[in-house]
Amino acid sequence: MTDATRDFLIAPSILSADFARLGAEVDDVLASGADIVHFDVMDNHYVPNLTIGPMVCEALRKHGVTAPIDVHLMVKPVDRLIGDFIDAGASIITFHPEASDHVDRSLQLIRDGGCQSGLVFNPATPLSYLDYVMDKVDMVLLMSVNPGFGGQSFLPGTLDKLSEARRRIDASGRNIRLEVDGGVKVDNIAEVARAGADTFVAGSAVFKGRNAADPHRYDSVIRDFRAQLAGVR
Ligand SMILES: O=C(CO)[C@H](O)[C@H](O)COP(=O)(O)O
Ligand SMILES: [Co+2]
Repeated sequence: MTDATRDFLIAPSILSADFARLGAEVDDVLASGADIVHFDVMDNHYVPNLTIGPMVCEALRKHGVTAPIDVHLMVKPVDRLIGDFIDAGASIITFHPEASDHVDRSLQLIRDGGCQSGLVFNPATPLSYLDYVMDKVDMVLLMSVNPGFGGQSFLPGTLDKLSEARRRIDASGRNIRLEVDGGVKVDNIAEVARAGADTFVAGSAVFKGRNAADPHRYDSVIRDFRAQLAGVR
């Protein structure tokens, strides 16, 4: 495995940000050391919650956000929204394979639009969905909670599944990111990294971790994440 594939990325989920001042929140979290912006899209159909769509992604780009935007689609069907998010400035688009009638086609749509593509696995979704599309994914995202809400507890069974996903990625010889989403905290991120993850979504842990001295900064929690990860390299 090359060093580049194991560079650790911190991806705050804006699900836990203050939506009334979203542009400023994204600026603040990036200025505090975050690498990418995790953008949770929920449709009250595939998951029992309703969040934000392509207009908000476009608004963040117009606001001046240049960091990668990692769009996590929790919607069914997926294909029409893929086009909308490509136009809105998404960088990475991931979707749940159960929500697409034609997984290969959905992945191709994302790639054709110039974005990086990925599949998301719920806790009970088998990794076998990867079997015939490994060459069409840039990211594998393992949910460590059932999707739909922030602030849930990390499901420990995810650790073995991460190791299995890491084996599959390494065997493919491709540069595919392994992202984990749900309940990632300072006290478990090292263990999650040791299991094979290289990209860490954290919503409540980041946005509830404002610096005590400056409520517009998140440096302290992001530094704590990196300190934990430094011990894993
Ligand atoms: O996709 C998600 C929920 O479906 C969110 O990205 C995730 O829950 C992040 O929030 P937290 O870190 O608070 O668990
Ligand atoms: Co997410």
